[in-house]
Amino acid sequence: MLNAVQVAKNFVESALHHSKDLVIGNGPQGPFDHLFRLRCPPYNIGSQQRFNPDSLFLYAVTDSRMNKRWGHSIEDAVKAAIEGGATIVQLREKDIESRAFLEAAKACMDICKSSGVPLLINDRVDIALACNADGVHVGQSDISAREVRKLLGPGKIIGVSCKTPAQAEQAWRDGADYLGCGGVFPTTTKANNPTLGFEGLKAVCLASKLPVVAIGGINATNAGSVMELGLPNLKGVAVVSALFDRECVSTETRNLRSILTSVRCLA
Ligand SMILES: Cc1ncc(COP(=O)(O)OP(=O)(O)O)c(N)n1
Ligand SMILES: Cc1nc(C(=O)O)sc1CCOP(=O)(O)O
Repeated sequence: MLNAVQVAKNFVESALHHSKDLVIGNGPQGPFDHLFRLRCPPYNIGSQQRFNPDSLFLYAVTDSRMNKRWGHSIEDAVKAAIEGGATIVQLREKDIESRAFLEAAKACMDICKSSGVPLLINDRVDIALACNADGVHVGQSDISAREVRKLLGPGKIIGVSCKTPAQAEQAWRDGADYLGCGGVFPTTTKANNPTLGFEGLKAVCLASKLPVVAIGGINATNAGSVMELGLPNLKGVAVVSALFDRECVSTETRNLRSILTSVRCLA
């Protein structure tokens, strides 16, 4: 019951937020801006057009070390993930020089654009701007979503890593489009990453006014159990090693996609 009230409250608050620019009449306050605090910069204007939360269904996040291990270029890995059914891609390249990163990002943009799959860049707003990526994903110790929004403008997608309801609330206020929440399971891909488990994921999903993608240790064995939780706002899973630390990225992605699709069909 409490969960239902929380979700309903989030829904109403979101509706107010999204309708903040609908002004009827000439008064100082639009009819929807009841608290005089909604009309901050129009960060979320047009979000419906630029970002479809369903694209979070199977979120492929690259890793340069894994690609190197298997002799895959970033472009080939991204192409294979899209062939297998990834619905959004993030370039998370921690060990690459900026010039090489930008070249790879431009090539990946061409691949993603021609497939209609959004491409986001992890952390590097400069690379995102230079290759005209669809957006950026930032963590809690990176520059804030509010600052990223100022740099990217209203037309781009911004994701924020959140581990608590308070962080989820702040990301929404800062104009983010979605949350990445984890680690749902232990992971070796990101060092010293706290594991939240299903309870931590549930707390963030219930509190969030934004769509959420689960991350951390998700693979073909456990992805179904994450989506079967049926949590409000949970739109999909983000995966690194179970897609990219493998010989055949397209096969792994196809397999995971079919698992997720079968859970969705049962829901
Ligand atoms: C979808 C998604 N969720 C969470 C993260 C983690 O981002 P961050 O906290 O910035 O950590 P690093 O990726 O920089 O190690 C993510 N990248 N994507
Ligand atoms: C990049 C990242 N962020 C996390 C978070 O909890 O915010 S977990 C993680 C690594 C996910 O890799 P894998 O799918 O190989 O476990």
